[in-house]
Amino acid sequence: MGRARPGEVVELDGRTLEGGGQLIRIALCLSALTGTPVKITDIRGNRSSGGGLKAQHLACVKWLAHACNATIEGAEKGSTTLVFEPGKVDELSPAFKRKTLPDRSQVYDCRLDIGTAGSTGLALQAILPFILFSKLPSPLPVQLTLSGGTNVSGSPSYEYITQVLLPTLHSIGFPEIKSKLGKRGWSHGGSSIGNFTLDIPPRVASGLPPFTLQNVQPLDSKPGKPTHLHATFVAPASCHEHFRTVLLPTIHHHFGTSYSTSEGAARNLTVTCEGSLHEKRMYFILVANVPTAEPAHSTYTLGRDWLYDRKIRSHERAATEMVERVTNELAEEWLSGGWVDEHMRDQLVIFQALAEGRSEVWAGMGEDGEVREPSLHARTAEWVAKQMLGVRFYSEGACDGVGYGCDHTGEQTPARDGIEDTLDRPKR
Ligand SMILES: Nc1ncnc2c1ncn2[C@@H]1O[C@H](COP(=O)(O)OP(=O)(O)OP(=O)(O)O)[C@@H](O)[C@H]1O
Repeated sequence: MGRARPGEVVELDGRTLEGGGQLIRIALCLSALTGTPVKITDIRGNRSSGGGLKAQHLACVKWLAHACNATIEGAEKGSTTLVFEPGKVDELSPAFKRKTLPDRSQVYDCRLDIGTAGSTGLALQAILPFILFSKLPSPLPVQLTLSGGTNVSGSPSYEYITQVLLPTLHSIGFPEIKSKLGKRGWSHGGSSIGNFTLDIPPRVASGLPPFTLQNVQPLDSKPGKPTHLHATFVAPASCHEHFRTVLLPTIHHHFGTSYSTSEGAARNLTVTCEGSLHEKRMYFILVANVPTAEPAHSTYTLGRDWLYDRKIRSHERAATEMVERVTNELAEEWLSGGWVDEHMRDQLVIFQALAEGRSEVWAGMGEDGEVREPSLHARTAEWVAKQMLGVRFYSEGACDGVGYGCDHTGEQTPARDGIEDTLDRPKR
């Protein structure tokens, strides 16, 4: 693939690699940011359940189109071809409405409504990088409210966003983003629509400096024990006590016996239980803060969760199953030594591609002693970033980003030199 000239449309085959929604979200976000028109064909063409745009994807298309005054073709449910021609982000962009708060300060009141219980966490993948990187008409905070599903299978839940994604983004250089859950929206137990709000402070600096989520120690050195584990269980109240009973021994089995829920414990386990108000809705996430050698007193965050999707014969039995599976998966993530869990690696690809220079994300070693491979989702995101920005990813999780917005002139045009036509991942 040659270098695209300004205004030239980048064509993406929606069946490439994972061939699902991730490809669309990353492509549209990068298109809206860089002003590069994009045409996606055979949208979600690898989905056996049927391709085309679903409500969640469509909500992203429309929000981004509003945000950058884009011209769009094919933005309908079920559409398998989409053309997105971005315009400018300015005061006329209908996505950024000013609102005056009771204390008379002003914010941009941004709203994305999926209209179904489609995943808000997935919609966020398309629009959060856009908000964090774009030069908004004025440097105001953004109050972003997303409506749809907050706990949806195969996607980042509200808990994952607030407990894993946002702290990780803060650790790589973004301001702290506060969140507030309005109402839960479930894809299980009869779908229901919920919402949450993120308070995103204005960016002081433009662009993102290179970041490193990687130890300075040898790559195969053993990770330190998590200093803190946090368990959140949302399920019928009748099984909360049972959940607490099985949780601690399972944690001891996988992470060692030093964890305690007592205040001031050296290795602390905090447990939050919330009623799900529906007998078919059960969700569990376990999050670990793992200490880093360098910088000292710092931690990285790993998470694993499960929105229970099996037939529930007994809530207690399901709770036991959830505790065992999620704790085991989190322990595997921790033991790999990786600084990101599998899903976070998928989500960081776009940030690596946009950051300035080399950013490193260490995903750890597998049981076979080899560096853990990126998921198909991550590889798809990398492929899209290569097509749109010409960036390069290396097999150990490094990427030479374009420094979007870092050109110190106020211009926001990334280099498109060196676009590679290969899906191979060169070794460093
Ligand atoms: N439990 C989880 N926690 C956090 N992130 C998750 C979790 N499960 C999946 N993800 C993330 O959700 C995204 C799913 O992308 P995918 O393309 O499959 O979504 P989609 O829009 O539903 O597409 P499609 O309907 O075509 O499958 C990936 O980025 C993946 O990392």
